Amino acid sequence: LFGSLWDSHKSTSFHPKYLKLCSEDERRPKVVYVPPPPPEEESSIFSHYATGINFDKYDDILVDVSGSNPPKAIMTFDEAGLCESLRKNVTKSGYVKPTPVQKHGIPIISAGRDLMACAQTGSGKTAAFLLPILQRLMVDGVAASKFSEVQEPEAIIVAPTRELINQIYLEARKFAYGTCVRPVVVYGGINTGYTIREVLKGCNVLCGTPGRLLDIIGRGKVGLSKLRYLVLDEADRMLDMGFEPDMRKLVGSPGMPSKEDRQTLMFSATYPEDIQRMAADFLKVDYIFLAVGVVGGACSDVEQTIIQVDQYSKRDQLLEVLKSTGNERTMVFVETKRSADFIATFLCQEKISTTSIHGDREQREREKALSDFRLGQCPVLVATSVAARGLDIEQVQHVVNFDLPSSIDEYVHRIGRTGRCGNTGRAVSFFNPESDTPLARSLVKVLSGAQQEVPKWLEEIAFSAHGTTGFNPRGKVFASTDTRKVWRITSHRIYFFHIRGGGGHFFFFFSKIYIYLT
Ligand SMILES: Nc1ncnc2c1ncn2[C@@H]1O[C@H](COP(=O)(O)OP(=O)(O)OP(=O)(O)O)[C@@H](O)[C@H]1O
Repeated sequence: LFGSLWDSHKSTSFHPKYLKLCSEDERRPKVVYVPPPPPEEESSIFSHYATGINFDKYDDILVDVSGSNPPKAIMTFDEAGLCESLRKNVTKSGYVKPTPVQKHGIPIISAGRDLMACAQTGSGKTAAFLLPILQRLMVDGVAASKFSEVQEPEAIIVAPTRELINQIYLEARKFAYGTCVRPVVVYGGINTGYTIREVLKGCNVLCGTPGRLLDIIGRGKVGLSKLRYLVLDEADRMLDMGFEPDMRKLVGSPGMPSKEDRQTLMFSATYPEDIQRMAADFLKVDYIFLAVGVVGGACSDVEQTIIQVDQYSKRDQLLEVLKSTGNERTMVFVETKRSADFIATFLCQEKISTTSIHGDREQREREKALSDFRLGQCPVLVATSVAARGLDIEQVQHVVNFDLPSSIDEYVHRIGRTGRCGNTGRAVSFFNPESDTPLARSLVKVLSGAQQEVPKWLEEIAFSAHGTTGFNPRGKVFASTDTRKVWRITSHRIYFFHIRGGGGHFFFFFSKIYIYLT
């Protein structure tokens, strides 16, 4: 590990002298990495983990569907009217009954409506958009044109990280197995020529990270005239400051159907209100907002513990935690790439089999790290936020926030790497009052929202004058509902009373106001 980390630091692309002399394109060394082909055996394609003891509890979660004339939810996959091959693939994937986001999301998408959907981490959002899209493409009998120099996909799916988009692609490939629909994935860090060759083999569902997607479209290898579906997974991240310009470029690309002429679908576990409002620019006016549980709430299957620490005791605390987790798979989140290397090296020195993933590692190293972790060869993965969202890895029993993130949404996504699909998990977070006080209030809210014990000391920090002034700079913690909803005064009554007595007249009045969220 140390060797490869050192190699990546020596890379000339980061040498200041080199940076000065070269233009933007020349500066980037040519990427030659070609990922190994995904497994072809049916048993690997359909391998899955079991749903957990709390899977049936999903049915008790409150669901809020808003927007005009929402289609009725389905209760079973049979009601989804999936064609035979897709239904077979759903069964082979181990899916017996749909989760709430699937029960509501599938009919909404099948009815052709735009959708902004919010549901807790690990609750099956991926299949909620993939199944209805694949169903429509299968019914229409699309076939990718192998020999065309420009591919015209019917669906584009975007996600913020390479590993996540690859995972979504593998899910699409699994559900489309044995059918005429061909999904393809494009992402940064792999050889562009290879990517283009894969696309030109035929492409109906194009999964990509924004940069590589725009690159392939810009090179004229992908046309958009047949596009029917645009999906933004981790939509709040795709529309925040980092990716918003790319998303606007994507929807403004030549040939991109207008929002009236395509179906746009957004999925996430978190939706800050400002992002929700901006997301409406990409959606038809009558889009449906689907909220399963509290928007931005943490998964209640994750037992959350917050430990108060100071910066210098964190490493000892981490060793303590890892002693108790033994060989169980644990993700340790840190704030910077440097500390990811540092902590991973420290744990290796302590004889704990550890690997790491972050944005400065080469793609080959990132994929190897994830694979070693998935296979249990390295039961500890030290990661930056690059691994916070969407990754679905079997048997991750623990998440440790060695450094807490600055945003509560990021916290919710990180701890959601465990406790997935009805399984239980544990998350331990090191809270350093010197740096983490601004997060205290929203942390208290997330803990109580997920029925977790809130430490007294955290409550005190959260509600002390200092804690209040340093409150999450984003302002709002939860968008509890669809931002289109407004409080309306629907009726207003005033009652007058007149009492005579005590040698005088007394007049009283009180008013009754009815306020509804509509
Ligand atoms: N109906 C179902 N029955 C059984 N397993 C399911 C079902 N739906 C999804 N799963 C499985 O649950 C796991 C989590 O699903 P998925 O990754 O889609 O969650 P998510 O809601 O997108 O999570 P995140 O917010 O972290 O991205 C996956 O392994 C998936 O195959």
